[in-house]
Amino acid sequence: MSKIIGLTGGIGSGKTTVAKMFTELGVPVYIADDAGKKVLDLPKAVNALKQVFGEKVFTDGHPDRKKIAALVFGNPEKLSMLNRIVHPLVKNDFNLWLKENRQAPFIIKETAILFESGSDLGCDKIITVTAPLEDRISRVISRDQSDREAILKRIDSQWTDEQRTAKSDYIIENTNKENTKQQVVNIYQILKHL
Ligand SMILES: CC(C)(COP(=O)(O)OP(=O)(O)OC[C@H]1O[C@@H](n2cnc3c(N)ncnc32)[C@H](O)[C@@H]1O)[C@@H](O)C(=O)NCCC(=O)NCCS
Ligand SMILES: Nc1ncnc2c1ncn2[C@@H]1O[C@H](COP(=O)(O)OP(=O)(O)OP(=O)(O)O)[C@@H](O)[C@H]1O
Repeated sequence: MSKIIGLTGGIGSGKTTVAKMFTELGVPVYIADDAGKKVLDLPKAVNALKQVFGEKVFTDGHPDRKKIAALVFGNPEKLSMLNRIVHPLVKNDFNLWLKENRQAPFIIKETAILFESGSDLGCDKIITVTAPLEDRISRVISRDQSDREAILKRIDSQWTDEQRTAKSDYIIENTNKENTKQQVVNIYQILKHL
């Protein structure tokens, strides 16, 4: 079985950027955000979303991520209701993906909420990506055209960098991309010999 390396970091820290660097090195990478989007359209998710939140989170019969985000971020109770619908489906999707990649010596599982969701327990090693808070906010604003308030609400629903780094095996400081790439290569060399 492949070793599972968790890759985490708060919103906008650069997890996906780091994940792509691992992909370039030939490592299979699972992006939980992508899986979260995929499973949202499964009948199981659609039915549960209708039951829990009602038609107001749908547009043209499909779950509307903007509407869901506006409802759950800033409301811990609603966020946990959403998590209870989506996380088991993502877990299932990940297990199937893992089987398909079992020949790899190690794989990367990228998720912002590795610790919050308890997925850290299934990992052999954990990498946290950090970046200064203001850099994270401005990077997400330019990537998603979202506003500061909405980003801060997501940040408030996640662990802090201090909490994440205290429980991680490796820390990547994502300031400039060239330097980040070097840190990725260094960690890759260590992971190859686990
Ligand atoms: C609320 C939803 C519809 C918003 O969709 P949207 O396209 O705007 O965001 P996207 O999924 O691309 O996530 C962007 C970032 O938001 C943050 N975020 C997303 N979900 C969560 C969550 N449950 N808790 C805390 N932060 C979260 C992360 O930093 C993530 O990288 C979507 O994030 C969702 O369904 N979330 C619940 C499932 C989940 O936890 N997915 C993430 C990993 S499984
Ligand atoms: N070192 C860097 N310098 C400048 N821009 C960067 C750097 N790293 C990442 N970015 C940019 O910042 C934005 C956020 O990065 P990325 O999408 O990798 O973060 P993330 O942690 O995966 O975010 P999310 O939690 O929202 O999924 C992207 O547009 C990315 O291109």
